[in-house]
This record gives sequence, C-alpha cells and structure tokens, in this order.
Amino acid sequence: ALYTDPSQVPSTSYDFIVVGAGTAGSVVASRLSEDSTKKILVIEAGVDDTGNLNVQVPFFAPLAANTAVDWNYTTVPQAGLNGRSLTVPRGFVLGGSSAINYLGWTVGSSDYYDKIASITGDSGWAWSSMQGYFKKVSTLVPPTDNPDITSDERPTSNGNGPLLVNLPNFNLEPDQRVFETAKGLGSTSGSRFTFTNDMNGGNPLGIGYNQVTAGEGSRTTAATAYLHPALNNRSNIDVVINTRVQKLIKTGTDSNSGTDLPVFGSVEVAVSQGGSKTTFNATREVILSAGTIGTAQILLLSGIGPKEDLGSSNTIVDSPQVGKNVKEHPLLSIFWSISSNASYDDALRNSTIQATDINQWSATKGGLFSATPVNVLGFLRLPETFFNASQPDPSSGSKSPNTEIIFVDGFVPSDTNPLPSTGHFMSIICALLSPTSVGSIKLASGSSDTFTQPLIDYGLLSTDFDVQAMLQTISDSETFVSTNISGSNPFTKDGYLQNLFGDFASAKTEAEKIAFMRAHADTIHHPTGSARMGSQSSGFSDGVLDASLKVRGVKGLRVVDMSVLPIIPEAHTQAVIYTVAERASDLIKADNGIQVSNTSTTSTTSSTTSTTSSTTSTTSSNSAGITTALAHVQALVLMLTLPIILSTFI
Ligand SMILES: Cc1cc2nc3c(=O)[nH]c(=O)nc-3n(C[C@H](O)[C@H](O)[C@H](O)COP(=O)(O)OP(=O)(O)OC[C@H]3O[C@@H](n4cnc5c(N)ncnc54)[C@H](O)[C@@H]3O)c2cc1C
Repeated sequence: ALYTDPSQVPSTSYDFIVVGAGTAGSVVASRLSEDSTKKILVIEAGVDDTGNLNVQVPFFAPLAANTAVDWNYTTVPQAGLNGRSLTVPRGFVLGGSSAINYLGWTVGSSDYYDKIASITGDSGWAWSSMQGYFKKVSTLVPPTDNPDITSDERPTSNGNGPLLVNLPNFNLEPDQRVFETAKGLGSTSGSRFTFTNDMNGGNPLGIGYNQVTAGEGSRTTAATAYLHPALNNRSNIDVVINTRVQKLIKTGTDSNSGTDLPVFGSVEVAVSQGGSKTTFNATREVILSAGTIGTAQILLLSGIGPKEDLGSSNTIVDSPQVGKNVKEHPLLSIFWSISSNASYDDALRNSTIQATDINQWSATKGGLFSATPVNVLGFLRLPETFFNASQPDPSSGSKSPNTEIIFVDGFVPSDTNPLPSTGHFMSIICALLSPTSVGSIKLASGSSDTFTQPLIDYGLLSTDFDVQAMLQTISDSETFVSTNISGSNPFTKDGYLQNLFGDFASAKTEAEKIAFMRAHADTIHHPTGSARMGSQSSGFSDGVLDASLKVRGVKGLRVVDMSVLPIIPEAHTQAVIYTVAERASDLIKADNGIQVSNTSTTSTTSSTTSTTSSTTSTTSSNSAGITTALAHVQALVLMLTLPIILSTFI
C-alpha cells in the first residue's frame, strides 16, 4: 500500500528495503514483489505523481523543474563556465527523474555495454546478454497524431515491456528538412551526417527520430509502468513517500566469507530536518536507488566513503571512490530566426493557443502538447583528427557517438538566454556525450542529514578536449543546415531558415565562440558514476561496487541507479538505467533464492495491462478535469515568461 508518513507503515521489518522510488528503484521494487513470499518496503523522499500535468503532458516536461516534484539542487560554481552555478533538476516524486525528464529514449551503443562488461569482468553486462532486458522494459506503440512518418523511418528494434515508447506524436517543421538533408547525405561517401531509422539497435550513429516515453500521448514513467501496477495488484509491497532516508545503520558483522564485513541492515528516516527519526530493518538486502547524487550522499552519511574526506571517526568502510568519477553531458544551444510562424514559440507566449492545445491533448492525446519539442536528433563521431596517443577516443568504441545535435522547433530558453518576446526560431542543442571533464559529489561541510544538499561539482568544460569537441559540434550544426542536397538547401530553399540569432551570431573567432560557450553552456541532466562498478582485472579495480552491484567491503547492501555506471553512456540515460535495473532485479533474485525465469515476461505483460488501465483512468480524469488543465496554461504563460525557466528541452 501507499503511505504518506513513516508512522503509518505497518511493519518495521521487511525482506528488502529499496531507497528511492525513482527510475531504477521502481523497477527493482516491482520485480522483487513478483515473489509474493517476500515483503518489500520502498522509501521515497518526494511526493505522489498522481494527477500532475507537468508530469503527464509531454510538452510540459520542462515545467516540472523548480516545482514540488524537483529536488531543485544547484552545482557549486563551475570554473569552466565563468564561475556560474547551474540548476540541477532531479525527480522528487514517485518515478523519480523518469517523471520529470524530457522523455528521450536512447539505449546507447553495443560498444557501451561491451565496455561495461570488460570493466566489470562480467559478460552479463555485454550488449548480447542485455538484449532480453531491453525487450523486457518497453513496447514501441504508434504515435497518436503524426501521419508524416514513412515506413523507412520506423525502427526495427522493439520490446514487449510495460513502458510505452513511441516515435514523435506530432510532426514538427524542422523534421522533414533534417531528414531531406540526412537522407541526401547518406549516400555521400564518408559523410558523418547519415540518416538512421533506428538509434536503438546497437549502432546509434546518424540522424533520425527521437523515440520518447510518451506512448498513447501521455508520459509513461517508472511509476506508471512499474510501481503503481505493483501497488495496485500486490499486497507484499509498501511504499512510503515524503520520507527521507538519512543514513544506513550498521547492525552487525558477517564473517561467513572469511573476512569480517559490516552489515548495514537498518535504514534511518526522517520527514523534517531535526525531526524524529524512524528505523526500518531489512532482513535480506537494502538496495540504494537514490540516484547519482542521493546515493553518494547517503553512503557518505553512513560512513561508507573516502576516509580522507570523512575523517577516521566518521568512516566505517574506507571506500575511496564514493562520490568521485562523476560525469555529466554539457550542452550549448544556438538559435536561428525562421520565417515560419508554426514553431512552438507562440505556444509559449499566448494563452489562447495554449488553451486550444491543452483542449486537443485532453480530448485526443494528440496535437502539439502530445509531443516533446524535440522530434529529431543526430549522434555523431568526432573527426579522427581529435584522437591521438595522448588523447585517445574517450567514447566506448567506434559505434559510440562523441557528440549530439538536437533539432528544436522553437527557442530553447535558459537562465542565460530567456525567451525573446517576439520572433520565431529553430534551435540546435549541441551536446558532448563523451566528455573528459570529471566531477564529484561531496558532503557540505558539517552536514549530517539529507535535508542539506551535497556539493555537486560537474567540473564542466574543464578540459581543452571538451572545449574543442563542443566547438566542433557547433561547427557541425552550422555545416548541416548549410548543406545543399541536389542543388538546393532544405532549410533555406523556401526562406525558412534565416540568420543566426543572439550572441552567437556575433561570435566570429574561436576565442569569441569559446567565450560564448562558457557564458551559456548548461547540462543535459545525466549525472553518472558516483558509486561505480569496477573489477580487480580492470583499471577500475577501486570500484565502489562489484560486478553484481554489491557494495564492496559491506554485506547486504547493493546500489542500483545511475551512480553505478563506470562510464557515462553516450546516450540519454533513462533507457540505460531501466535496463540495468531489470538485470539488477534478476541478480538480487538469484542471490536470494528467488526464482528467475522467463515467466517474468508474463508478469511484465500483466503489468502492461495495469499500466494501460491506469493510463485510461488518468485520461478520463484529465478529460473531466479540463478546467484544471486550462488553469494550468495560465501557469504555463507565467512560468515561461519568467527568467528562471527551463534549462533545456531534451
Ligand atoms: C530534467 C531532466 C531531463 C532529462 N531528460 C532525459 C531524457 O530526455 N532522456 C533520458 O534518457 N534521460 C533524461 N534524463 C536523465 C534520466 O531521467 C536519469 O538519468 C534517470 O531517470 C535517473 O534514474 P535513477 O534511478 O538513477 O535516479 P532517479 O530517477 O532520480 O531516482 C532517484 C530517486 O531517489 C529518491 N531519493 C533521493 N534521495 C533520497 C533519500 N535521501 N531518501 C529517499 N529517497 C531519496 C529521489 O526522490 C528519486 O525518486 C533527464 C533528467 C532530468 C532531471
């Protein structure tokens, strides 16, 4: 059942305690609850996700940041960004960041998984071994409102899981111009801008449709697809929200392996800073799924971390890499004025247009608001000249993109570039997917609870490689929209794309472009690696976790979330972590004598049924609640004209 306060939870002892009902935690909790003899408690700091339009309406995704469903962190000042601090949205809600992200669905390259297998020494993480888990997560469903997708643009890889993924629900104006160019260049020998119909088949390189988690026109999340169906159908899973785990408590010592290992079998929670504490016990395992930031914070507060940072008296397990090796994808948007008035810019400014769009979404789950503002993107390799003996390719391999260009049908507002009051725009978001800059998560000085935010340092654009790679991505964007196909340019032939807009238009020299980059770069919100896996046989022998995600030097504690990945995916990260969480669930089951069998596909199918019915009830409550939806557009106008706005639209 779902509880809103720890005092309501009917038991203090469970077989498994999952910390964080986010993307990974919801998958793991749902899968473990398939064994009706095991009791599961999920502890979530954030709020219920039910009935929140910022969560449900795909187009509203950027509005969730800085509201009650967001942790609303900030980074420490970033030296590579002129000392700017960036906002760090993270889901503070059932479903975690899957409920507030921008819905992109990219699994990454086969190289990536093979590299994880090589780093961990566990072939179970390899691309070929993970195929069953990819299929177990999502099902590709038809878009609600996009007749322009041609058969050659449809992906071939697909699964049968509870998460409903789709090609873009609504056609946007740049789409066919991008495809005309990419398909035209696809036949040019050596082109780095080829067309691809399927970024999720192991080789993501090329330009194609952005698959999104907006099946049937509404966002599907780890909560709607996994957690709520489990809660609705099973009595052995309890979830408590509004409850922050403060730390894990050492409850004993295990000597079975021949070495004395501390057992962290209890979890201490509180609902307010300085408020009373409650303790829950796990008889089998505690699974930390609090995300790259939250997991590192909880480990450090529990005395599991670098002794040199924590101090001897606060250290129970000296684990030097906790909070280290954090990587994030930097991005930079550039803008062009366009002659068309069909971009979404007016929908951001005009409440009449918004009312029409929300009515259409409520009635049909179609129209502009059923889509995210990104339909098309491209994954690119850097030119080989970037790599040499002293700077090898930092990506996972030759099928892994180093950079990304994202085509946006309007202006991408940010803290440093607010939405102009007039005009229509096309933007390209340039992103770096294999950065060499490294950051960290540390406790703030004197902090002793999770009500104080940790120090988040992404170290963005702190290497020359990253700066040069970002310059290349900007240049690639300009090259792409300047390309002629069969003698004419798809972007300019009818006067659609006009001049570059904003500060970038006057940045001519390399120094001026770098200055623009440092003044405006932001991130894609993909932090990774603060509790990474490693193995003795690899250069990652100091991993916090072993290959089966168990915390080294500890008994009964595992981590399953983005923090576990030893290298940052060259992709948007949610599909990766959903898939990792599916395999993690089987690893936990196997270690605890719970049957792992192909019949789990059957229960996935039954979850799909529940998901569909929960989507249906959401739909009908939205139809009935159209007044709420209309009231919401007023908030949309207000929010989008404030300078705090959205960091990006990915
Ligand atoms: C704004 C934004 C846009 C993004 N866009 C995309 C995109 O388009 N495509 C894509 O693939 N990826 C995207 N991502 C990234 C992706 O969503 C994340 O990588 C992924 O969801 C992280 O999953 P996780 O399980 O590691 O953490 P989360 O899903 O964040 O889950 C962590 C959970 O733990 C809870 N928690 C934390 N600390 C505590 C505590 N002390 N006590 C109890 N509970 C706690 C949190 O509240 C949260 O529910 C985006 C992320 C954001 C924030």
